[in-house]
Amino acid sequence: MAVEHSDFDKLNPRNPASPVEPNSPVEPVETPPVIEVEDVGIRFRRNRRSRRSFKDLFAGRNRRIRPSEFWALRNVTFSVARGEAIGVVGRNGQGKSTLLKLVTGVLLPDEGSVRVHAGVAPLIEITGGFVEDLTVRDNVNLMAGLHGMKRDEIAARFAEIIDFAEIGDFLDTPYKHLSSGMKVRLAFSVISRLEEPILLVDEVLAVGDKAFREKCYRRIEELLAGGRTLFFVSHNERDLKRFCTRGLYLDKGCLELDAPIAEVLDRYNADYGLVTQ
Ligand SMILES: Nc1ncnc2c1ncn2[C@@H]1O[C@H](COP(=O)(O)OP(=O)(O)OP(=O)(O)O)[C@@H](O)[C@H]1O
Repeated sequence: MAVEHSDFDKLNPRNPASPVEPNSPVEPVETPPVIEVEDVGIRFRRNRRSRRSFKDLFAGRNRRIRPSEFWALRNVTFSVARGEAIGVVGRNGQGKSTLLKLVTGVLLPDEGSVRVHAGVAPLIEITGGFVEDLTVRDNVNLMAGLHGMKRDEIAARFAEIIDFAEIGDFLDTPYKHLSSGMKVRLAFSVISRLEEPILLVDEVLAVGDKAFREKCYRRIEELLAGGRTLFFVSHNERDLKRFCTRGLYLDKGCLELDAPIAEVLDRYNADYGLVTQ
């Protein structure tokens, strides 16, 4: 069957409805990466009182590390395609949260580069981005506005955000007076309503109660079905397997393994046996 050239542009070789012969070889579709992390390194000071000098700032990658500093991540390279769901695993203090903060742009690497080609909705710290003295109402408006939602869009979604968080009685309460579980409800509710294509979820959901956590997880599944890209940090094997297809295993600041999630969990279990069932 002859196909007009213009029609070829619309054909998706993965779509069974496309007029491709059943046994014809199908070229895999290469989608451009949405996140590119290249040879990234970031170092921190163990002792906050030791100061960084101007010389340190401009010394670049050949500078020797000071005795008070350590590499929280080093030589980390990977890229992520749109729509991938990635679980980040590793023991405490191995650089998982730091990696998420690099992707959000909250932290900048000392070496290498992090390129993110789409907006990020981060759920990485309970209080991240919320202002302690502002009310729940004002915080919702502020957070949604900061992520580019227009005033009428916020107004249209406001009730939905508050209903999901189940904190309708606390609209005029200062954020600092919410319980930690309520803060997580509010944060997840706002962040998961943003249109940003990349969603980052650190372990904060563990603070919520079981019923709310399940509600959040169903929402994450909806977002994944809609094509969002997910980074999910967890110590829970069942949750990692539920959402993620690919895993990144961080150990001692290095990317030890980048593989399908089942393989990553097997390796982590074999090394430490610490992931909960
Ligand atoms: N701003 C900072 N200043 C100094 N050290 C830091 C800073 N942020 C993180 N670190 C250190 O970097 C290392 C990695 O921390 P990170 O929070 O990324 O670990 P993690 O793998 O997320 O751990 P956990 O599972 O406990 O949440 C730790 O040793 C931590 O103390």
